Amino acid sequence: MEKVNKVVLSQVITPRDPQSYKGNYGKILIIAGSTHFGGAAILCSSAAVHSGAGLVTVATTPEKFTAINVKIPEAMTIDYHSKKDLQLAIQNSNVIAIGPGLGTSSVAKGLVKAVLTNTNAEQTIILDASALTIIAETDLLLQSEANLVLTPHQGEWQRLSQLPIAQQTPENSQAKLRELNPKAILILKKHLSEIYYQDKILQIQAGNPGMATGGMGDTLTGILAGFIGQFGFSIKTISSALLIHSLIADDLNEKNYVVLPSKIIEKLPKYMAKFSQK
Ligand SMILES: NC(=O)C1=CN([C@@H]2O[C@H](COP(=O)(O)OP(=O)(O)OC[C@H]3O[C@@H](n4cnc5c(N)ncnc54)[C@H](O)[C@@H]3O)[C@@H](O)[C@H]2O)[C@@H](O)CC1
Ligand SMILES: Nc1ncnc2c1ncn2[C@@H]1O[C@H](COP(=O)(O)OP(=O)(O)O)[C@@H](O)[C@H]1O
Ligand SMILES: [Mg+2]
Repeated sequence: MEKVNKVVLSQVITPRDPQSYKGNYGKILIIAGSTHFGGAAILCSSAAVHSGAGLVTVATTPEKFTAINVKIPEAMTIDYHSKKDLQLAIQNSNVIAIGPGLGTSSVAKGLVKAVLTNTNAEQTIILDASALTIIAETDLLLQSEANLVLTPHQGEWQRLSQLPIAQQTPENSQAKLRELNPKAILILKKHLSEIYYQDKILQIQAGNPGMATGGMGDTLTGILAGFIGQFGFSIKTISSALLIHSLIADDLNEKNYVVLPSKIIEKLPKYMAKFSQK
């Protein structure tokens, strides 16, 4: 298992071209939130905006529009019940993150299917939370022309892989990923999270139990979307997103018993500036 260390951050987070504009830094679609889980959509989209995404659109239920507009005025909103709006938003995005707080309603199932089937090889889909549960519990196949990134915690990975947590060894998880979709990237979230891709396994050398707070994974998904949108789809980009999430958390944990996802989000722009200068 290779260890991911800080060197990767300055390789990925490079200074911006003076001539660049928002169109160079990714069009991100976040399909998230439902009546009881508005916070997940807010944390995910706020993390994408703070990690430098050029344009962020949140597809959600209209009852959450006001909350999202107030908390993250940089983000746009569309109604995920509108097939036409959703189709257009999927076509116009480089990165689509789906699942945080989405729930497992029939509407949510239709959204996961629409994303998997209406994307192409130039796009990346990040499947998190409810999207993973939906795939585990329905006959939807984990297949798409787009790049796929899966971000389960161990409970979600158990549902998807049928591997009980005690049997989630690197060898078993790797074998299950090959069965599910050998081209997908698996981020197995835990203490010292692991990244599985092709025949390699990487391990993040940061993170702490202060991170065991609701919304921490929703935040990671937003950072992943923002990073892939602006730095491109690569294993280094993905490793950097995971590492910066946990490094900021470790810094906060020195003086804070509990690490709040919103505090990590706040610190992203400063941390990115720090690593882009090294
Ligand atoms: N503020 C919000 O709106 C929040 C919304 N959330 C959403 O709530 C929905 C349900 O997600 P949850 O993950 O809470 O619930 P899930 O039911 O999907 O997963 C929790 C289950 O997995 C088991 N488990 C095993 N290992 C685990 C691990 N390492 N971490 C977490 N659970 C583990 C637990 O014992 C439990 O049975 C998702 O859509 C999620 O995005 C959560 O992210 C919490 C915050
Ligand atoms: N004990 C721990 N050590 C390190 N990281 C942790 C620990 N507990 C949680 N995390 C991290 O917090 C995040 C939790 O993700 P997840 O369970 O999906 O949160 P949520 O769905 O509530 O947003 C993951 O990135 C995980 O690695
Ligand atoms: Mg989660």
